[in-house]
Amino acid sequence: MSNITVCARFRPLSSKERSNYGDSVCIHGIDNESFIFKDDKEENFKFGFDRVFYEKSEQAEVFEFLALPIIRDAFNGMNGTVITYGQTGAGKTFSMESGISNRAVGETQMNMASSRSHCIYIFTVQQELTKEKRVKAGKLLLVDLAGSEKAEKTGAEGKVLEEAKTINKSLSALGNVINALTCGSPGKAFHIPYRDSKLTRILQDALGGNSRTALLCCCSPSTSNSAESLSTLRFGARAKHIKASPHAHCSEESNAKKHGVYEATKDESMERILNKLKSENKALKTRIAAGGKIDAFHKEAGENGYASIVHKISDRLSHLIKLLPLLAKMTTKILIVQILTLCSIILPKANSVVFKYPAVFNFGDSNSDTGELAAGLGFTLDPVYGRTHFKASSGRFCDGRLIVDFLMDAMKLPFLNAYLDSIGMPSFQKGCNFAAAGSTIHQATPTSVCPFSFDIQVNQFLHFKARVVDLLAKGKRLDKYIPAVDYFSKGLYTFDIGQNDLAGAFYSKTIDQVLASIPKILEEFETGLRRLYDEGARNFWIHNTGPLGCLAQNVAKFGTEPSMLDELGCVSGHNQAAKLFNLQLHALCKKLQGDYTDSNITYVDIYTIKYSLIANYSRYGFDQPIMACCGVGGAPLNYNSGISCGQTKVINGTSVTAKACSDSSEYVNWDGIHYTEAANQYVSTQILTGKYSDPPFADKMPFLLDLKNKKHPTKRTKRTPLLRAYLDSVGIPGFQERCNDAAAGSIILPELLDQGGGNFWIHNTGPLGCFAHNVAEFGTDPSKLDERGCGDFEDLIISYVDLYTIKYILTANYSQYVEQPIMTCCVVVGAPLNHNSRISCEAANKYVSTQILTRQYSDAPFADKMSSSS
Ligand SMILES: Nc1ncnc2c1ncn2[C@@H]1O[C@H](COP(=O)(O)OP(=O)(O)OP(=O)(O)O)[C@@H](O)[C@H]1O
Repeated sequence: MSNITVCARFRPLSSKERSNYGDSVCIHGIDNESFIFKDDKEENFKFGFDRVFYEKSEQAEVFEFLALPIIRDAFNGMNGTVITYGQTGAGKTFSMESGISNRAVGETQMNMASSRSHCIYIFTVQQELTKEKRVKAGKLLLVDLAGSEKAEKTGAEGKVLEEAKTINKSLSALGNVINALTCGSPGKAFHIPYRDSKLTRILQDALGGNSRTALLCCCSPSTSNSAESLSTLRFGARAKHIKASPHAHCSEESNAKKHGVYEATKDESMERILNKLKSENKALKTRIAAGGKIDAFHKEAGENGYASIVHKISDRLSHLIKLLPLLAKMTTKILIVQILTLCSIILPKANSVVFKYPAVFNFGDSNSDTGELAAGLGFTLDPVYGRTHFKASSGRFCDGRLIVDFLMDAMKLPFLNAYLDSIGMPSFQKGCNFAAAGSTIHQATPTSVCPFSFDIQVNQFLHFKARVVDLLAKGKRLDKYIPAVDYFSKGLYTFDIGQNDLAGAFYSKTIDQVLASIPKILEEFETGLRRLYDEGARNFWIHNTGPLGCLAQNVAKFGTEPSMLDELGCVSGHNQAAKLFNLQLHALCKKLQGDYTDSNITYVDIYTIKYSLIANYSRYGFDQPIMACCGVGGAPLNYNSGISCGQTKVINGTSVTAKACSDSSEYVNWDGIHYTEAANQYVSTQILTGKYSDPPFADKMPFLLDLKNKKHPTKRTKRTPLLRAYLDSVGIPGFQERCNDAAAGSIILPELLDQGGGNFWIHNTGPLGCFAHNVAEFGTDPSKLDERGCGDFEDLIISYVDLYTIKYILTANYSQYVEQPIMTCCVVVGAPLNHNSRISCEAANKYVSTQILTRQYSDAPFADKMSSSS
């Protein structure tokens, strides 16, 4: 029998404690095992622990005394647990993350998911004793418990308060277990309430059974926290009396048994717990499916508080290798066979309906554009964009990954390729991204920044779907590149749009007008969503809009008066508009869910996540909440709307470049308008807790971020003989040598020259006045028509290939070539015009082409450079 090792650690006074309560401390050290504690009534208590670490203690000391023996024993097949415990802010994460886990397994991200630390790692470590031909395996749990918190003291409210409540509940269950373990009367059958919370179920081995356990009680030394510190120390003192009886685990190798060393444990309680959880959740799922007892479901999830007390750490196998030097003295071969993090075992099984989407179709603006889709309009992203993850510009308005990238990763799907960026035959098998930077929900107008407003994105989706269905029907072997037909009904449709509708409106409207415009914006959004539903979409994942007023761009333009700013330095009016928009968006989601009972419509509160990040940036490891990382001008905003990130401009004779800061992970904001990858990652982890969505639980999304170093996929295309339209490239484009830009709108010659374009063959414009369309529209007055019945349009450009002449001759002499000069072939109205299309039919095009190739209609200096062989 061996006792739990219990140590106490007092951190230094924080500067806040010093400034608010002075230097007075509640402890007086006696030696490195005992001290006197003075409570707020000046009463003295003497405490003794296995070791006391005072403020000057080094992390290495703590590690070597507390954790190293346990880690070594784990390799010898003995289960081991190291727990840090204490009030919020007492130094648990400091000790665990920068003192213990980093030395044991490498850098971790324990604090990624919440303001408070709360993580349990489970490692299974295995040592192969080559000579004796046996294997020893032990589980190692590193537990950074969430800190207890007095709500009235910290002023927690809303979600933080809810989180605190569930944490406190779990911790009180832990206290009850420890009480039962230490106060139960021996010899009498007594109940240990392990099953009162998931936390205690997981720690069952560590506390009462087969594990070597060390507990570090972390405390603030300040008299202002003496009540909390006393409670922590009392908890430690009680735990000290728990008896544990660890024993080594060996593998089931029969050889080992023969040697008499192997003693297989019957106590596989972890597996038992997991199996139990599995069956409980199966039952829960059945209950939900049967009777829609969603409330019971949420209650259970909430009570056990798993979403809030545990967070998955990404796969850190490589870091485990760092353990090897620690164990270098051991002559046996060490194998680390498995890392399990608690969340990955428990959470999905505990809470989720099976989460599986075959594909994602995304709609939005620059927050989720993965193809730099405003590029055709003059935006180009300097390679400073994308640098942290993609090493080069990635088409994303960010230094690295966007929220949509993290979500795709979490769903184990590849990053989304952009519909409009399909050159190179990217795969759309797992979905397609229709988001375009600068886009709005409101229908785009000629002056819009981006023409691909939400309605157009939906149109593009319809076109995409039709083309996919068409290609599949033709039996083309394109499975790798396009989705299967049923992906359209089974896939997830994600939306993050609306920010530009509001932000843009503030440039020309008063706040009241902006607020008044919201219902109309959402009406258009609703129309688009309903169109998608009609096309078979059933799973909708809708992000609300973030706190616009906190973007440096808006603070710079609209926050010039202090009265316009809120307590965080954000423009109040903008945030007010975002909140009202979100309120109405939420109502819309509810309404649609009511209408479409066969659908899942999830609303995600991005605003709250982002605002809380800006409010508590330092708690999440950021230094700058609003100032842009990439910009010019320096503090407080480092933003100048005239010089965007990556650009160089000459100002007053001096060349100025908007450069990126050296460490973008310290900044929430990347370029004044968009978030950094670090901030997007934080927001994504919060989304994936499921706490910010309605329906609130993450039964439609996975919890876990699986952050791989994925490269943006690009594949080379096969050569095809025909010109492909840029905008019609889904499926089998062939762009290596030619690309037909005609349909996308004209590209201006100087721009092409800038891009290194070589040979130009420019058609002038045909006689527009001969189009049935124009005659029908403008030629109602016979006096405006010429002798051939065409409108009199002058000022046509005489250019290298005189299509005008060719086409006019054709119209004049039509009977030699075709039957009808003006009336169209495709029947809509009947003679004399019969159509309103502007497109010539193939026979006429053929005639025009033969004429072009005679070169008679080209400018002499150029005609001889052209080949007619094509
Ligand atoms: N021994 C120490 N030496 C110096 N600074 C410390 C020490 N312990 C804690 N701190 C500092 O005190 C602050 C709070 O510590 P920490 O975040 O580890 O608390 P916590 O107990 O994990 O809180 P929570 O439960 O809220 O996550 C941090 O800024 C940390 O760097």
